Amino acid sequence: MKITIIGSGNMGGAIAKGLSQGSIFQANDITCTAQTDETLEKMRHINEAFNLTHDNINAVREADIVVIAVKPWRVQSIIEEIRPALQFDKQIIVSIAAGVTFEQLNGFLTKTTTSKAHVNPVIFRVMPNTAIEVKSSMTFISAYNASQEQIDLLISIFNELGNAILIEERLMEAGTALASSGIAFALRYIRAAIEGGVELGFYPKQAQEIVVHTVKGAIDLLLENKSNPEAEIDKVTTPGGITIKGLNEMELSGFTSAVIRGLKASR
Ligand SMILES: NC(=O)C1=CN([C@@H]2O[C@H](COP(=O)(O)OP(=O)(O)OC[C@H]3O[C@@H](n4cnc5c(N)ncnc54)[C@H](OP(=O)(O)O)[C@@H]3O)[C@@H](O)[C@H]2O)C=CC1
Ligand SMILES: O=C(O)[C@@H]1CCC=N1
Repeated sequence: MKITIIGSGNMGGAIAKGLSQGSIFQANDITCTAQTDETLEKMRHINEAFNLTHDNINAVREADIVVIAVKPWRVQSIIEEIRPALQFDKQIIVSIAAGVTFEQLNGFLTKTTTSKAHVNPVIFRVMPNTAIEVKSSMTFISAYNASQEQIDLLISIFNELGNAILIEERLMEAGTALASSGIAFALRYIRAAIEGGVELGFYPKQAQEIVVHTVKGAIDLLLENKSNPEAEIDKVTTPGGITIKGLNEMELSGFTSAVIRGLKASR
């Protein structure tokens, strides 16, 4: 099976790298495109066996799966460029562009007078986060006009790059806020805690190690115990102790409400 990734930036590049280390594709099954030589050179350094080109049209001809990984405002022009070479009866089209809907994608893909106008394209929207670079992405998948076999294939591809779940398109914006932007929100908590650690007397490097391992411990507890965060918090908060004082002070400064407001603003 062959896959072409149009746009080898942060996300497209990381997807290609992760897939080349997985079990479904060999590196020479993966074609990556970019605008600049510099980006293709970056991909060559990751794996010499990748097929690398600036030619988007030729890149999609032999592909079973075409992943569009350019910025959202470039999706329409890329689709218009590659459309004459696409074969809707054989190929799966995947877009990772945030906020570009199936209605828009289908419109861009089918705005044509050629004979393939009567074949509906199989489209997936896939929403990863930057942890895809280390194969630890929380990834959402929505399907349009796809068979169960194609859905299972997409889930298995993105499960090799972390944890993938199928959602209805109506939840895509919420998922993007919670996980794709959400990784930045989690990192901002980590940065805040490191700054606090320095104020408490640790060197920045030490503070970072401490906070990263503390957050990892919290995640391991939730994953292994399958528990609610509040149940784990209850184990920490000694009555009249120091933890509840810290938590209440954070809430007084609007911690929970700041997180919820940030998530809602990100949609
Ligand atoms: N960053 C994130 O956290 C997330 C991003 N997304 C989505 O992923 C998509 C890509 O984002 P991201 O990877 O961050 O962006 P980048 O800017 O890092 O990557 C975009 C890539 O597209 C390439 N490109 C631009 N024009 C063309 C063209 N005409 N032909 C071929 N390649 C082209 C660029 O090439 P060059 O480098 O040579 O200029 C670049 O490598 C966006 O739509 C975004 O919404 C989704 C989830 C999370
Ligand atoms: O900020 C953005 O628009 C993109 C989509 C989700 C993460 N980054």
